[in-house]
Amino acid sequence: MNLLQQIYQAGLKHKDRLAVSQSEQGFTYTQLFQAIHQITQQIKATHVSERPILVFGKNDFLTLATMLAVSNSGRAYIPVDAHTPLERTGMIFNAAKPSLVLTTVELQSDYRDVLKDPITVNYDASVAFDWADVDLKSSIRGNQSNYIIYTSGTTGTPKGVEVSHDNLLTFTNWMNQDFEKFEHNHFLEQALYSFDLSIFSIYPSLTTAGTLVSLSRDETMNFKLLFERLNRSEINTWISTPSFVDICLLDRSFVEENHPTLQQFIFCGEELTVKTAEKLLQAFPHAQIYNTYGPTEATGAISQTLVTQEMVKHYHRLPLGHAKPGVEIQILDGELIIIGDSVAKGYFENPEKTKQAFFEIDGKRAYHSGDAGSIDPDGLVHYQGRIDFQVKFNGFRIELQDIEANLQLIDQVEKAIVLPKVSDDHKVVALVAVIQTKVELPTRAYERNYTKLLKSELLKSVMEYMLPTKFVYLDEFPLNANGKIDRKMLATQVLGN
Ligand SMILES: Nc1ncnc2c1ncn2[C@@H]1O[C@H](COP(=O)(O)OP(=O)(O)OP(=O)(O)O)[C@@H](O)[C@H]1O
Repeated sequence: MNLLQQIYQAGLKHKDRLAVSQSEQGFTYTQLFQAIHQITQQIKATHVSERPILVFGKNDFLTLATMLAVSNSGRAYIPVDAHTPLERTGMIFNAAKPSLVLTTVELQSDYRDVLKDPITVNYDASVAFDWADVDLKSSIRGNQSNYIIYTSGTTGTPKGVEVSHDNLLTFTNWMNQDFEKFEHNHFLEQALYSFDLSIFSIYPSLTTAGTLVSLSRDETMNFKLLFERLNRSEINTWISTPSFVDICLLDRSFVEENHPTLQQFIFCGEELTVKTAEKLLQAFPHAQIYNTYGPTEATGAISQTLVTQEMVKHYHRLPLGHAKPGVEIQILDGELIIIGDSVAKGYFENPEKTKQAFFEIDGKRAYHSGDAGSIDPDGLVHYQGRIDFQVKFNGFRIELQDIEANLQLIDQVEKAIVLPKVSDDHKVVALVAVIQTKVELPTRAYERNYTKLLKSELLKSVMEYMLPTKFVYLDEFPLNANGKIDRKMLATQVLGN
């Protein structure tokens, strides 16, 4: 059975269960397939080519149904969030050259122009529907491309990671097998559909007739709305970036007593620090907390570990876990290489970039993760930061994330990011530590004292040449649309880059 057939079978058994629960409204599995059926017909009526279809919308029921209808029509979908800036939307459109653009939101004329007159999706819940009407014969399967996700990309044209149906199937099967199971699992859906963290919720939930508890952008951006929503929602499995749970942990009500159903946390997308894990274990002592690791190019995540009290006491940096079945991780020149059935097809219609990052080992697909790491003899994988976050400073090779990890171990530090200040001739001339503290620092004198303290604490764990040359204090770190700390924005804020 392919994924859509699995979702159909699961839904058929629980027709009246909510597939999606939004802030104001819920949608059952019957409504989901009613919508998929109607939108599939709408796509078929356009008689467009087999090229991918761009889906422009928000995280909601209709956008989800549209992505699944695209799968049902035998094409790959390209999810683009409706809040994407115009210029980037245009870049994605031009790079992807989709056969069709489907939108679930009202569009301003400049977006309509850039997206070349997209078609607005229609869904009418009052039209008669029978489950037997749904035709899944043309739905995506095997090595066909399921979706293309454009990564944020630091420079130049965005790259579209092309993920096959079977990449996604093996990921979904692993999620359904290797983590906690609940009779009727309610998954938090916080990540934008345009970010591959969203597949952690969508496919495991729908293939097991679970409910997606979908947060709107307003809810994720507004603390008050977020807590109102969390307090009135039943969630069993929490999926987010660590930065997002950090925000929730700021509220004292985010504890087990108030959220007794919340029994599993799964993190991916950025480093889960010991500090965050400790706080979460304290707030939810009976919950299972998983650290998972993987880039978009290897479909969601490819390793996991249960984070225990012993682990947070034992490690400075939490391990990434063991590779999932079907995947092997090797170290080549200090870099984590991901090999096996999770490795994506490549960058969509970009053979040059594909060749730089993807290759073969013993006939299996392999991917250069760009992450530095090591592997224990028993296969436990450890993370040592992004290779591109290594700098040369005063002749020494320095891992910025290594300094960050050590700063974060200091009691007084809430969060730390270390940025290199680069001169016009591309030399690193200073290391700037940006710190969020646990206490307020009302004057410069307080800051100076704090800096002294942090330096002496840091020197207990790092070499002198790794000591940041400047310390800057901020109340809050900016997050990007994917809910990760936004280093680029932080650099602009702090260094004026
Ligand atoms: N559990 C984890 N611990 C540490 N780092 C992680 C973990 N999970 C993911 N990462 C980091 O996130 C990267 C993958 O993120 P993603 O695929 O979203 O792309 P990105 O490089 O962050 O963003 P983009 O390519 O969109 O600019 C990994 O290569 C790794 O550096």
